[in-house]
Amino acid sequence: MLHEVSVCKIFSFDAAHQLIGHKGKCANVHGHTYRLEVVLKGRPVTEEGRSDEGFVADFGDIKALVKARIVDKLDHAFMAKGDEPVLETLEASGSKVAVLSFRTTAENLAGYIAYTLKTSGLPVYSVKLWETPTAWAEVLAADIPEHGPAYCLNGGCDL
Ligand SMILES: Nc1nc2c(c(=O)[nH]1)N=C([C@H](O)[C@H](O)COP(=O)(O)OP(=O)(O)OP(=O)(O)O)CN2
Ligand SMILES: [Zn+2]
Repeated sequence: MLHEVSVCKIFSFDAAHQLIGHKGKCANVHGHTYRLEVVLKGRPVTEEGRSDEGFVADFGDIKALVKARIVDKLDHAFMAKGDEPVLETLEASGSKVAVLSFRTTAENLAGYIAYTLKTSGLPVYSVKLWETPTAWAEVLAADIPEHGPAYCLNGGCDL
């Protein structure tokens, strides 16, 4: 069996953010229940008798890695670019924050997640991030520059 197969693992996390400068309601501090769809693509393992025989990647291993690298960091956090006035108060009060150094749009977050997972060794094909039940952004791993999204070059992304 030499053909490539796509597999997908779906996650959910709750997070708050604030789009400073947004013309509408997203300029306020607000939150979303994000739905994250991680798609991997590859050839299923062919060696007989292995635990992962027939798998592109074990769903359990995907879950553990995405949880450790993404979900545990962002779930119930305030996702900050770093220039939000509320950030200092949140940090001082011990509230969970994830300072990402980029504007926390669905587009940027999807790119950040795709690049983080790709550099963690997963054969990522795409990452789709639903910000609301009616709005998502998707990044194909093949479209990410070698050194990551532009905002990562400025020391952002804490990779
Ligand atoms: N291209 C983008 N546009 C917007 C983003 C984004 O990340 N990328 N983000 C926001 C806000 O953060 C927030 O998600 C509001 O989005 P919106 O779809 O307007 O939310 P609603 O609650 O109004 O959704 P409905 O399902 O239409 O009620 C804004 N834009
Ligand atoms: Zn929002």
